[in-house]
Amino acid sequence: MADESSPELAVENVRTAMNPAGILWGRRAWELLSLVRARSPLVQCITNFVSMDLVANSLLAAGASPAMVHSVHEIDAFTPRCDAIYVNIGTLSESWLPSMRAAASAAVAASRPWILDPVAVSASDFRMDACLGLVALRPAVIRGNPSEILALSSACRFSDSKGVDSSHESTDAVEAAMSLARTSNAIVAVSGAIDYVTDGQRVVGAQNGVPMLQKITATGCAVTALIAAFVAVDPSNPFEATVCALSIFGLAGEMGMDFARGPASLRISLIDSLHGLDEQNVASRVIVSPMP
Ligand SMILES: Nc1ncnc2c1ncn2[C@@H]1O[C@H](COP(=O)(O)OP(=O)(O)OP(=O)(O)O)[C@@H](O)[C@H]1O
Ligand SMILES: Cc1ncsc1CCO
Ligand SMILES: [Mg+2]
Repeated sequence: MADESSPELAVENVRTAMNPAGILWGRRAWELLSLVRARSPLVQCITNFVSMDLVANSLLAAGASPAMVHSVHEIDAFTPRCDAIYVNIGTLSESWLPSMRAAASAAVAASRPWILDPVAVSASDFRMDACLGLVALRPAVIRGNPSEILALSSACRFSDSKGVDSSHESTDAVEAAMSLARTSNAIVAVSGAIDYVTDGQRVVGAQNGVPMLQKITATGCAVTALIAAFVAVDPSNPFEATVCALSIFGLAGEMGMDFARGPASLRISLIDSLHGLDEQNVASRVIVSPMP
């Protein structure tokens, strides 16, 4: 969605991308992506079956090191060695929930950030209860689509979500995200045409992205994994890391779109673009706007 065709526009983008604290988001995003590439943070992923391939390949393309380690018997030995832990309840089952809880607890005990994706949280009481239990284990970041954040925020058991896809716009969920951030003490991100990120006080909107990302299953799961990689390299600034990861993923989507004929080819060119992002594109094309 960003236009970098003229130098004047690029300068304007940098200007609008500056938040009240004076952060140049394009520069910050490049800094964090460079850190991910240099340090290759190890990210344990307990994620759904649908998303495993895209999550692992997105992390690798960004420079991180994914590990799909699920067994409850491996948590004690493995989780404390990871730089961040990603928990996604997309294909939740009774046998996986103990692993998720154990990994979240082990992460907190080892002072490692863990990140939650509450996929289809309102689909059943089982999912909602599991998710509320996980939120109580203090994730650093929660990223969901608008329907998921609305449902989780109000802990409403009968939302009108259609399942794993959202039936709301991200703007509808900003208040709910702020409320969830305050009650959970997590950074909360709502994806959509604009990805909103809040710590309960501040809200910014990450504008990069293309609508066709919604037509590829598990792009939401993949961007949450990318958030985990970014928080891993800057754990004391999860708000900034979340904004930058969403921006980088959206920008990779925009650049991938130049080579895509539909969702299937975008899935490929998205990963290629994530791998090939350079400083010039990141610094000039990332657009983040503060919410008044
Ligand atoms: N209308 C849109 N325009 C541009 N980008 C969008 C739009 N809607 C979603 N996106 C982007 O698509 C990606 C996935 O977001 P989405 O809200 O579809 O997640 P999700 O529903 O959790 O996906 P999934 O469950 O399939 O993983 C994010 O990077 C988001 O920024
Ligand atoms: C389609 C689907 N069903 C459970 S998880 C998942 C991937 C997108 O969240
Ligand atoms: Mg999702």
